[in-house]
Amino acid sequence: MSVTENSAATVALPVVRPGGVPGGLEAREVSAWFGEHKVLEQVSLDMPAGQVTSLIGPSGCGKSTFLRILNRMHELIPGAALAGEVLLDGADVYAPDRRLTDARRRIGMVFQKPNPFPAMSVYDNVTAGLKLTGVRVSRSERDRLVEECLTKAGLWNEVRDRLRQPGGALSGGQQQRLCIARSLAVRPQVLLMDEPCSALDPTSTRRIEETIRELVSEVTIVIVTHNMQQAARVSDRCAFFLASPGVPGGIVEYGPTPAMFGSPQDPRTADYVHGRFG
Ligand SMILES: Nc1ncnc2c1ncn2[C@@H]1O[C@H](COP(=O)(O)OP(=O)(O)OP(=O)(O)O)[C@@H](O)[C@H]1O
Repeated sequence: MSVTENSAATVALPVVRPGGVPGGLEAREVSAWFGEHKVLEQVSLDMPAGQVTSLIGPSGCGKSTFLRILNRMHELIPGAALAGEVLLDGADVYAPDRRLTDARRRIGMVFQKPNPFPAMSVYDNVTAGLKLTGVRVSRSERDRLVEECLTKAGLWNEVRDRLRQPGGALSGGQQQRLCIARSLAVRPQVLLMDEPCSALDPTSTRRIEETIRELVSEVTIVIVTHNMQQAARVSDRCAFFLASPGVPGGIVEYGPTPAMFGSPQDPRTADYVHGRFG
């Protein structure tokens, strides 16, 4: 599939964060299979540090598969295979000497359906990832970390008096922000979000979108969304994926969000972002 780089935006976006803070992710010629079925063909994409990159496109074109490849979740699926490279600040995420848990700690994931541990307290939900990744912190540091992560996830004021209540007792939107706080506690450089608002009402969706914009100064974000208004609101850059019968998914066009919506170069991008298909 030929790929168009849309560079029509008038505003130049920074490629690295001010101060050179890390977190730049790059996919190089990534292909993916489920058994014999090839679902992605040589996808290359830069996801710059300190920006939100949206992956958009119709159902089944491989967006979630691509996202799972970025933090090595794809390899857990029986029969799944992949080719190509994923680089985090230039270092191969799939290098043989790199531990899987290290890749996951640096590149966190928030799923479509909020998945806190329902019987575990709000407090313990936030720190759950620390135990899983073997990070040890003192009790007082833990208290500070819980407050910091809940604040960053935009939830602290709502739960500061309910830290010992079960995570499952929160609303859907609060549960999703709790999951974001849990991801932040292991201090990832990148946060992947797979349709994080699709199970939420419009108010909770807005709140998560605000959280995304607040977080991006310190965590690179890659988000899959079907909601074009959401892609336009939250992302700095967009990549439009497409597959067709017998043809694996690939990127048709990518570029700064204003250009992708305002002056798409490929007619298929224009049709999709203007809601004419998908
Ligand atoms: N676990 C799996 N086993 C086999 N095939 C799969 C699996 N997961 C996804 N696929 C196939 O891979 C292709 C890409 O699916 P994927 O979920 O990545 O697309 P998507 O663009 O994220 O779709 P959606 O927007 O509906 O979530 C589809 O043809 C799908 O049927």
